[in-house]
Amino acid sequence: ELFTAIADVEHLLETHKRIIDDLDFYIEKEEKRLSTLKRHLNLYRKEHEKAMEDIPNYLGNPINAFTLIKRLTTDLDHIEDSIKIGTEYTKNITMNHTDVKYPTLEDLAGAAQALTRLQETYHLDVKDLSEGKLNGVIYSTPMSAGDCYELGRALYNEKDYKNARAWMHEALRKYKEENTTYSFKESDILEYIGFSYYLLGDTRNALEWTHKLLAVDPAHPRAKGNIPHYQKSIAEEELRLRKERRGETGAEPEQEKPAPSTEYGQKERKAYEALCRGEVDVPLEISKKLTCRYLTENHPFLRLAPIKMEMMYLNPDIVIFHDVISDGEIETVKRMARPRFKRAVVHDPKTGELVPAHYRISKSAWLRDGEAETIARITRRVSHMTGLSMDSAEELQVVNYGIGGHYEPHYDFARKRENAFAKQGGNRIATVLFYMSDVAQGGATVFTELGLSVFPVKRAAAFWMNLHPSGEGDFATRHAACPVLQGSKWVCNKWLHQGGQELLKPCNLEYQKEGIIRQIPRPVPKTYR
Ligand SMILES: O=C(O)CCC(=O)C(=O)O
Ligand SMILES: [Fe+2]
Repeated sequence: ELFTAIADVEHLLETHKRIIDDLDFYIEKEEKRLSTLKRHLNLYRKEHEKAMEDIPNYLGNPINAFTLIKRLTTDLDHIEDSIKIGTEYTKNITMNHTDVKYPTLEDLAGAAQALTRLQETYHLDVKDLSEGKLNGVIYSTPMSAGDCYELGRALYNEKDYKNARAWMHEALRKYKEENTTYSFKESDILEYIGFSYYLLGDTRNALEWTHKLLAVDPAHPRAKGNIPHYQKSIAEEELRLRKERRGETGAEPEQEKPAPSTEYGQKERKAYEALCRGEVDVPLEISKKLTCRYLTENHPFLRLAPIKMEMMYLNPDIVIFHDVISDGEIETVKRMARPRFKRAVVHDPKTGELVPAHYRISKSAWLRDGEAETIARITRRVSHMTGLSMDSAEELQVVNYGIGGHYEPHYDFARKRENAFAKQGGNRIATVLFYMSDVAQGGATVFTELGLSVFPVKRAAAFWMNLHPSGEGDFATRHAACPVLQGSKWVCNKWLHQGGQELLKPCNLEYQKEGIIRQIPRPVPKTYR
């Protein structure tokens, strides 16, 4: 009955004003929401156009691959949330289509780890990378504060606090430069930085960054609680140091160091990375003896179609055969392998379950000779090239390396006697590795004991013997596949076993290997004709 007195109606103006304020507030929020959605839409559109211009080149770039996964995981969640709080009309729109594939948070973590692997192996600068530059050259779309933040978060969740911190610093720098609304705040970045310092054992910096966090968000609940804790542990540390200086304590340093990996392991890592960067030259006394020539001998067929052979190393001999797989064959092999691809897995010694192998990031499939004439033809060619029997050879293994894909140093032969002879045909006597793609940057096959990098050349194949004539494994053949920095790396390989080689390559008691192509004395100093 408000209308009965003007005085009461006056109260309605208050209500009226409230509605104006509410609506104004609501519209402002909606506009902000829509402008964020529009910004996402524009970015998705722009990146999609860029990708469609040259798909392999776009996806062959790990930063583009990472941000694509990010747009389809965490960004999409934010978009969906934003739509959910919209009107009834928009509520019916879903981003969850069942007929397309979505990456998972595991993919995001994998892409993040791949980026740091590349960063560490190739000595890439975080700031350069985030600016989309590689060695000073434009490489990809610059990363946004949100990209860097999500990358940092993914690394933090994987307990890689050092790299998480580096990317959060980048996120902070960009956050301050950009004028964008994100689902996270400056204080979130500061908290990640502070806590990463703490987890890395640098309490002083943890404290300093927590103070910065409090300056931005004085009511931050965790920051307030952490400060006295940090102060206490700094004071304790100081006391301990002072006592130590006065010689009062013979106590062990309290902080446990990470288990030191073996000296060999560290040295090998260094060699591996330098080789991946292409910084190591083969010693002059070997390189001066290396030749290129035509191989015509191993099989009568080669008289008609000689194979171009390039020696890469002597004793152990490592050779490259050029143009030994055609573009058509490559396409057939890829087409057959694709639907069967499986990720490389290992048995987790703790749980016994099959888990993805961290040392080998790739997908592979096996193709049998009987499946297609192309596969049988490739096997025959391997026999012509090597002069070896295919009787006990394994099926053709096809491998594709994904974002930052790699295979850490290993031997192709089995070291345990029971494993070497478990398989029919004995140990893996030789490896033939076909390169089915060029790789724009990275992705070399490197021999860590020899100091040799072989950069993939499409249609070529690398060949080496894994065993000494005595049948013992040759430890000099240790090798690895470097992370792919740009592009997609496709290889296929044939592993030849001892069985069937008895007359072609008789074993003897010698440890020293003879020339790889047994029938031919080497080296024949003849270059390409
Ligand atoms: O992909 C490469 O370059 C090497 C692969 C390799 O060593 C293997 O599959 O055993
Ligand atoms: Fe290998």
